[in-house]
Amino acid sequence: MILKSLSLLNYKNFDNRTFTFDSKINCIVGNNGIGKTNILDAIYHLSFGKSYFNPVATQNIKHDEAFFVINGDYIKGDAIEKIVISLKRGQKKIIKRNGKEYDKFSDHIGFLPLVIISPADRNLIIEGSDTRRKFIDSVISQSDKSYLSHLIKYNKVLAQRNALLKYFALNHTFNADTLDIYNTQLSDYGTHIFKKREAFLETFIPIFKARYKAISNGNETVDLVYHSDLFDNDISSLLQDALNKDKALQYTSKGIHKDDLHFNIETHPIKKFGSQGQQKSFLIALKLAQFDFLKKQSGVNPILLLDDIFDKLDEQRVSQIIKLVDDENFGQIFISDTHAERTENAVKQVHQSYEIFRL
Ligand SMILES: Nc1ncnc2c1ncn2[C@@H]1O[C@H](COP(=O)(O)OP(=O)(O)OP(=O)(O)O)[C@@H](O)[C@H]1O
Repeated sequence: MILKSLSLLNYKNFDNRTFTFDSKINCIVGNNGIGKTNILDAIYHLSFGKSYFNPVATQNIKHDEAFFVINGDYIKGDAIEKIVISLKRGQKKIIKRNGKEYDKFSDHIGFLPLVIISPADRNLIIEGSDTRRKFIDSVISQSDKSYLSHLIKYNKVLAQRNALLKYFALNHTFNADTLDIYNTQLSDYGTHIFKKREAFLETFIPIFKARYKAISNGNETVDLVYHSDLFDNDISSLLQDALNKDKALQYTSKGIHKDDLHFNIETHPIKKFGSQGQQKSFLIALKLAQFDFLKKQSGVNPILLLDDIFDKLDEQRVSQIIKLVDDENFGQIFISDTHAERTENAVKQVHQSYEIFRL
């Protein structure tokens, strides 16, 4: 799958700009704040229908403008796919594929597989479990539609159950039958999600470890450990046992929305015991493993976005990463960097075609 060209209209700091890309490596270089990341974000937007960096949709419209349009022309297999995303202030976002509007955004997810590696990934290490769950969910969802639909349903029922618990507390009342309906639904959807997460991680963890080993030259041992209350008990019993607590808290304290993924280096949390370079290598390995997994599932080479990844890495690790991507296993790659020379030297080592865009 190749992104042939990208046109931006009023997207972040761009007013009207078109890029025609190389089918292998595209380097976007320029000073801080010039818009390198914004270009990668527009490409991300075309795959996921939203920005990777700014969740407030209207803030992606250029200041003082009324709308943005992102237009991407892809070659996928033998077909040409034209994806257009537009947003007008005060209206809902529209995604069109070859002129036809999607009814549901979720129908588009997974159609253009993509992996982004960016400094913002640090949130996966430093923030709470929610960020790591979203990571797992987004990887599985890109290749498994039923997972995404179960997740959407689970979250909807969870919100309803929480609202009901609040209602009980406010009105000093309780109705076990209504709560039971939600418990059954949470149990059905949640068990499905847990089993999918478990199976996914069983495949994913060895790929991740192999990727880390390659980047670090085998110098360190890392691990991902899946934590879920569902390993010890089924959701129905968990909900039953936590009933009094949930009534007091006025929200649901047990379930797959509490799962977490622990990131370890030499069996210790990488958040506390990993150097900056080790943390960065960890995140790159995680994302490259995501790439491998998606490729295996979809049979398509995902687009790889490398946003400012060379900072904080020693030369050996940079060259290991370049070697890794200099391989037929990878498809189209977009790299952003402030150092034009560093990028050019790195991509020169690669036996692939490349284009450098100087902003
Ligand atoms: N809605 C918007 N309207 C206008 N400009 C915007 C909008 N959102 C972001 N920007 C501008 O985009 C610029 C940041 O672009 P971007 O993050 O792509 O920079 P970069 O080239 O990747 O920089 P760095 O090298 O520092 O990472 C900033 O100048 C910011 O003000």
